[in-house]
Amino acid sequence: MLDSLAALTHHRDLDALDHSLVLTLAELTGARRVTLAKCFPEDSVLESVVCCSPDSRGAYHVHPLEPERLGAALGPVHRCLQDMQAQTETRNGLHRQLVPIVREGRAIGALQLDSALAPLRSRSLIDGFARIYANYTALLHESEHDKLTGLYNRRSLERQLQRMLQLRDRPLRPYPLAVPPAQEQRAAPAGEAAQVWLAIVDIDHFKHINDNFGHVYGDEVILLLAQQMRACFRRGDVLFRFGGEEFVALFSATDEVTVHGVLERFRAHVARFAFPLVGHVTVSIGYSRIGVHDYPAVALDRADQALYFVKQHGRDGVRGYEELGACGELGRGLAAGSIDLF
Ligand SMILES: Nc1nc2c(ncn2[C@@H]2O[C@H](COP(=O)(O)OP(=O)(O)OP(=O)(O)O)[C@@H](O)[C@H]2O)c(=O)[nH]1
Repeated sequence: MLDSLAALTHHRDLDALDHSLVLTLAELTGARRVTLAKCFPEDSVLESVVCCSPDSRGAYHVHPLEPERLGAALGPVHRCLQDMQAQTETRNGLHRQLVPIVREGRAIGALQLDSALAPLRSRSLIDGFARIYANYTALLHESEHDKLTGLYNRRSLERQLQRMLQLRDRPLRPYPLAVPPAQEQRAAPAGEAAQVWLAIVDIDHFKHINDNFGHVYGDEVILLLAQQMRACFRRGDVLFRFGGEEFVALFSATDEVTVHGVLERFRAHVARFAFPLVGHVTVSIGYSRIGVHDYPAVALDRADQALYFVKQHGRDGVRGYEELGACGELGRGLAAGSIDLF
């Protein structure tokens, strides 16, 4: 058991941790199936499901599943998340136990164990593992997120980028929940490959905001901007505060017109937004496509060149590295960009 715990908490990568959790529990209990369902804490919508079950020779295998495709099969998980209560039921000789995973008073997921054995010993195991998982992921979460905004910090960029590039070849599907109409346009027809894009968002003349209103209001602008980013980007897009008044978004889209539209909509939204006391604030945005072999620093540098172009041409705008290159605008009087790459 101690070996299992040591192996589990060795992981620094959440996906590997999730796999290890269901596999460990399945092996310790001899279950027919162990499932970990994770949700977005703000609204309990399922984010990912991973399941471990034995093959015909009894060897356990872990499979990620897509929550959207599971439909009614996830009914008990949703009830467990909603009630934040453990549940047990027995049907056709199969015992099912469901335990919520609770962090800071919110359900972040649920562990489900289906077993032919009565849930006497396994109950305390599943409870204990759910608590250890909640505590350990809280530590991982803290090390990967910016304290002020709750967005990812720059240390997480490489890992999040790898994750997105791995998902890149999967066709985009609409989210299971209603999303604002302008966001739906990024759902591509089945089979159309998505590309990953990186955008740097930089608040314009932020120094004036600090100088005129003080750092507390400066921080408030950063916090509100992060909230507006969350509201304008899709759930699966990955948002970072890169430090200071600089933010990064990683997202998938099939073509540059869509990317420009998404970023332009965000820019316009910020320009309309009334920040308390400070009033209106604008942002400049530079973006670039990320190839599967590109290092994060290369993608950042390209987006930063586009951002620099916007800063040099009036701010409050959106430009892409590729389109600037295509119209021969890049390199014309461009100095190195502002972002620290390392
Ligand atoms: N309130 C607050 N200010 C910060 C934070 N981090 C950096 N800053 C300030 O952000 C300001 C950034 O200034 P500049 O890099 O000159 O950029 P700018 O004034 O936005 O000008 P442009 O980007 O050219 O439009 C500096 O005054 C920093 O001190 C933070 O966490 N909170």
